[in-house]
Amino acid sequence: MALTLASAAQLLQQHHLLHEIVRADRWTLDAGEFEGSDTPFSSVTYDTRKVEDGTLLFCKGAFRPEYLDGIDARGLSAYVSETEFHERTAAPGLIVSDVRKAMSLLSAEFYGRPQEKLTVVGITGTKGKTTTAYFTHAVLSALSGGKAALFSSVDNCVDGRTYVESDLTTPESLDAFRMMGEAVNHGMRYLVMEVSSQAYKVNRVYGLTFDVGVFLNISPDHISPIEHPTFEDYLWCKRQIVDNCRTLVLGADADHADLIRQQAQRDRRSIVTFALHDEAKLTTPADVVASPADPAHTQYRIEADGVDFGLFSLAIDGDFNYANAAAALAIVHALGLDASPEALHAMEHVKIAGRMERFEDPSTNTVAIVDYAHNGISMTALLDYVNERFGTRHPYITLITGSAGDKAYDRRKEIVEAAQHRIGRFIFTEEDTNTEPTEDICKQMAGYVTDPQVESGIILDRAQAIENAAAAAKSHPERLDVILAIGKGNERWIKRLNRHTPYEGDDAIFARLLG
Ligand SMILES: CC(=O)N[C@H]1[C@@H](OP(=O)(O)OP(=O)(O)OC[C@H]2O[C@@H](n3ccc(=O)[nH]c3=O)[C@H](O)[C@@H]2O)O[C@H](CO)[C@@H](O)[C@@H]1O[C@H](C)C(=O)N[C@@H](C)C(=O)N[C@H](CCC(=O)O)C(=O)O
Ligand SMILES: Nc1ncnc2c1ncn2[C@@H]1O[C@H](COP(=O)(O)OP(=O)(O)OP(=O)(O)O)[C@@H](O)[C@H]1O
Ligand SMILES: N[C@H](CCC[C@H](N)C(=O)O)C(=O)O
Repeated sequence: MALTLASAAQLLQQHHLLHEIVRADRWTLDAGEFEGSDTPFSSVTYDTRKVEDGTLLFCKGAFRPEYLDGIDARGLSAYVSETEFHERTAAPGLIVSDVRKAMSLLSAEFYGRPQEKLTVVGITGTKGKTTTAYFTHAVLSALSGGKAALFSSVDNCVDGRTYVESDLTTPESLDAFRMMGEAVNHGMRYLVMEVSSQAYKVNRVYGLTFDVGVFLNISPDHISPIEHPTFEDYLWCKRQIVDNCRTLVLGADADHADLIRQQAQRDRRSIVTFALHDEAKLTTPADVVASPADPAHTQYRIEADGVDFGLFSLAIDGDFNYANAAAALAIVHALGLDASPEALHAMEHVKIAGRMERFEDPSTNTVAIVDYAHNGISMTALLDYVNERFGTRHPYITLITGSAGDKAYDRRKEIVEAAQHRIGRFIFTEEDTNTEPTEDICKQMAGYVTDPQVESGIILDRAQAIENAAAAAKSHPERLDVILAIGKGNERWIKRLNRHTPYEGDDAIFARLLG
């Protein structure tokens, strides 16, 4: 059914969100009082610059009243807001208690409730969301003949073929439902999407029930004035996925797994667990388990409820990626799909730009890895991998790192603490330092270094930091050098003063230096 002023008001009333409808000095609960209340809106947007004849506008976030100047001449039909703006526009305003919840519900309606025509998988966790989403997408694509869409923090894909760089890990609700509609129009049957804690904090997935919701893991991150005030709030937001899914996939080793199980059992949700077993951790019981098939960990066997899925050898390095692979197979299992071995093994070919990308110069005994680790848990996982893969050759490890500005402040200390006893040298450099001076963040991180054995320096320019590390490695061909550049992946920009400014890219720099 098309979205009109009357149907929008009715839906908002059903969800107890509507305060009143306001135009000029008329305040009412009856949309029928306004001419055209049964005329379908032609478009929806949260940006005044996109308003055209017949548009419904959502005024959210740091919205300013002056954005509405001249809007009537451009044909604004109605607006949804927590504040009324009758002095700025003659269009009726649906005044609500929470504009982001309203935007999610009304956008879904405007785009024809596309979520009901897709099988939707939502993945949350501190680490591994993107990788698990790509693995799951590969399997679902293989078993459906390419009918799987993907919303990830790297790319979005609505037609099974075309990948478009994304801005957010989880899109704004309006954008998410628009893209779901496009996916349906392209004949997609599945959607795999990442769900950040922010998505729940600011209601980007409000009203959306996932056929399978996935909780991978949790560790402190994203605690800052613009994200979450506390770890408890961060975890609470992520836990919302448990209440908004039909079946839960849970990392059996996740911190607070007991609490999450309690929550799922209270609501009688079925749970499928997964775990990575290795020499250090043999005992966590789980429905889907990945365990190394040989001492060098070149292959992992994945089993579910005693059924052998076979041996897997991933194209991306890192033992932790077998935990992500086990999660992907747990998702397929939770969906009740009978996937062929070829479909399951599709994830073996997945590579993700900027995740565990390796560059090597054998002539100078140098290995460089570009990765997206940028907090304690992922730093540890990355160094575990380096130790597992290269440890017997006693490499000299250089870590090129910075940390984001204005947010997730704990990361700065966590990265240093996770690395300092395990590497030879830190080079602190620019990351997405945003409005904070790069030098301040680098000095703060350098200040956390307490191990006298580790070298530590600051090279503000990120490209120069990489060039310096590569040159130092090349001057020591007698030893194995491993250079780790983290936190930027394959991004071709650095966020400075709230803007993306061009950057060559860690991977591109290593490719030119090491081949
Ligand atoms: C809290 C939140 O959800 N913030 C997002 C939100 O900001 P906002 O609503 O305040 O929007 P704004 O850009 O300040 O502007 C206010 C409104 O005025 C509108 N506007 C603006 C100018 C104009 O002329 N007319 C007009 O109507 C804008 O379109 C907007 O709707 O909407 C913007 C797009 O509309 C997003 O860019 C922004 O993300 C912020 C910057 C962001 O990056 N957030 C991070 C912390 C985030 O969400 N990260 C997570 C990842 C976490 C993880 O990996 O776990 C994510 O999901 O990506
Ligand atoms: N299961 C895991 N456990 C620990 N670390 C992981 C795991 N999976 C990936 N990582 C590390 O985290 C980095 C980011 O991985 P990925 O992009 O899949 O996670 P994400 O949850 O999407 O992260 P982000 O929130 O930063 O976008 C990887 O480059 C790797 O270093
Ligand atoms: N989705 C991720 C992106 C991190 C990118 C990193 N360079 C940073 O700025 O923290 C986050 O917000 O944690």
